[in-house]
Amino acid sequence: MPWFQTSLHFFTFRFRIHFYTSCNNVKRFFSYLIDNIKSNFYAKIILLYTFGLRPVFSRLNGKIRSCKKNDKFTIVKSVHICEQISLIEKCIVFSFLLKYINYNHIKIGTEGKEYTMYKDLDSISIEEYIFEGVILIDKNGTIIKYNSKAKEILGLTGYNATSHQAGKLESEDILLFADTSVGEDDGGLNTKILKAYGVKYDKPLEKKGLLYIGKKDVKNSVHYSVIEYNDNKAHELKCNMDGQKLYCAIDYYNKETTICVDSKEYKLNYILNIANVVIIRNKELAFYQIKGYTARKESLFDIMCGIPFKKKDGMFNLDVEGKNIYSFHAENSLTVDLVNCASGNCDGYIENKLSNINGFTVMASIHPVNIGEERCGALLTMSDISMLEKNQNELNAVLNELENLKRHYQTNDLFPEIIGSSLSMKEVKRVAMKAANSDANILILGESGTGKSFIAKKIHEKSKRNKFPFVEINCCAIPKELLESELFGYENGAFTGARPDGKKGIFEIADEGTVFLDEIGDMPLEMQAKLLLFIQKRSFYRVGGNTEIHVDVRIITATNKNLEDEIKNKHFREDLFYRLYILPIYIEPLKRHKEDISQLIDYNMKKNNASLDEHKVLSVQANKMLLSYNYPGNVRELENIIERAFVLSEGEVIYPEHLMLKRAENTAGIDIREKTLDKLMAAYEKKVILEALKLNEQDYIKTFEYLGIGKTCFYNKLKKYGIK
Ligand SMILES: Nc1ncnc2c1ncn2[C@@H]1O[C@H](COP(=O)(O)OP(=O)(O)OP(=O)(O)O)[C@@H](O)[C@H]1O
Repeated sequence: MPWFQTSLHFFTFRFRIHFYTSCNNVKRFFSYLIDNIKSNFYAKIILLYTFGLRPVFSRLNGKIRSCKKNDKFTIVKSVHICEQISLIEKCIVFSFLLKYINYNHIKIGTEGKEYTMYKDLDSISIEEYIFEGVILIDKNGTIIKYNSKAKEILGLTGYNATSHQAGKLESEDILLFADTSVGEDDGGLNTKILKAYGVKYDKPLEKKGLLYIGKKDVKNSVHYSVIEYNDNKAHELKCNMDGQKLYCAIDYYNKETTICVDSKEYKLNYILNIANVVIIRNKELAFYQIKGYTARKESLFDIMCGIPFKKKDGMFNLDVEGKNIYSFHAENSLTVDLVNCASGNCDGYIENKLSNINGFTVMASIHPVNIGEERCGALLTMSDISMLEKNQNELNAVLNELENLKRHYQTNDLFPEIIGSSLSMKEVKRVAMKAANSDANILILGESGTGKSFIAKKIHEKSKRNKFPFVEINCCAIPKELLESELFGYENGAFTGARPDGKKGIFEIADEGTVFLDEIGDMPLEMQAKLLLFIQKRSFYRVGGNTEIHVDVRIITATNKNLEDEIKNKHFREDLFYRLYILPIYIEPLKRHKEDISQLIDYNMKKNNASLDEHKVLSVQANKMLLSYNYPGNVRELENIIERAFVLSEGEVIYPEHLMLKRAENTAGIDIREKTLDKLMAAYEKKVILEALKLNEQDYIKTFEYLGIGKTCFYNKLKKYGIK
């Protein structure tokens, strides 16, 4: 390195070592040197001189003297290295000292010139003993020195146990990735390229997390999962492909991504964002993304665009010296400051600035380097603050948790009419309140009788649309042929039996209010297409009409079906799903939040007493039975049981027999040798339905009401058990 050997030793510059990150190591290093140099006066002078006598050893009053064996060294917070000594001189002094320690020999030229002849200057240089990252550039931005610590901090060096050959992504390859934030540290991945890989997601993907397993040209066997926001939780995606067990996961809390192919694990930790990528070809590893690839310019985006990737050996260490700083680091405020400082465009001394470089947060300082009066380069020093970040994240997670708890406590007051204070109901109330304050489409999910229609109504009542109508329609209860006219209305004489003066549909009736589409999972596919069109345009034509009608309604939908399964089975349009799924609310079955049963019992007792002007109470036994019952029909069933008990009980006390739970809990007649709980439960359920039908003289409406379950749920069960 001619620049180094010939000119740098004439430089004068200020150089600081920040002991707050590395003082223990430096202290150890100091005492090691002092102990080992024993009586060599000259070496000690050099040592003291190197580390700047004045600030560290002010008691010496600037006089150079031999160190006593038991000299104590006080490490101050920051130390000025003697201003008149160049970096090259420091390197050489250290090479000598280290040589002396290693070989018990020291040789130092009195003129300070001899150092040029020592060949291992590069292998032993001071910057390698500084526990900070150091990058030195010349005035053109060319990298002169880039120490190992800087490479380590910024991911330009590391050990990659899983090596791979050079290559390029082929159509039969399985691509797996865990991207913590789409568009960041992945080469600018975008919706367009992801679409080519089968990710059909019609909302912006930028900044969302994405787990993906698939092949470019086999789009229907793609598996992916979009993570809407960094929720500090762990997310995973699993599947089998080509006989291999594949697994991708992002753990936002621990800042870790994992990809597993059968039992082989590829893990990547990150600080800000990362995209962990693995490519499998013929069951063998073709590519594995190691850390720091922004700098290596080998991004997930490039790979997905078909740009070849390079071979990776076990140990990698990028050769950066002699290349421009911008070949490895993007232009950002820190790198621009460094380059400006090096070229003399600004004075440039910056100390301890929290900065970002290649997605890694560091504490950085910039020092100008001058030859005489002339600027000839700049030095960047940085400390790895990832531990600090980790602690900060942990602290944030705790604060988040506290915030959640606070929210949970507050939400009780937000919707007092929605009964339940379990964590799951509080979450429902919290999201419902958000929903009430926004105009986004809402999808309410939950089993029959959990309160989906009820919550929809409450959201409307709390929303700014509450002065306008709330119109509810059950997509399953209306015959297929009539659904369109129910939703959009019809014109005068549109079909036989139509009213001569035409009729408004619910979207028109609910203008400025809310439309609640219950059992949306049962909407016929052709109606789904029309609904999607309406959502996109917010306008429609009545059946038989040719005037476009514009309305302003908020749409709330609900279903007890698993819409993702319905999409897979092509019963539900995926594009419509994403339009409706803006703000999902999931209501748990009552058996999963049993702690709310007691409140619901009280609420229903009061409600019935008030409406019937009674003063009934539950007997201890009846209360006990209600508390331990499983409620397959959820809140609706609980409501029905109490209402029925009010009718059946003659006195003021409701006893167990008034609850009529016995029948439902009687398992007699089920053959226990049928093993598995699922089979036993199914047999039991079938028996209960048959008995209920008998009791209600085969009247379906009476039967599902009696059982306290919804109509759809009831018909599905009839179908499941082949009951005609
Ligand atoms: N948290 C609650 N607090 C008070 N009442 C509730 C609550 N949840 C449900 N209910 C009551 O339970 C009954 C059933 O609720 P709802 O009809 O909303 O259920 P659903 O989930 O829409 O059922 P389906 O899917 O069969 O249409 C309603 O009478 C409702 O008032």
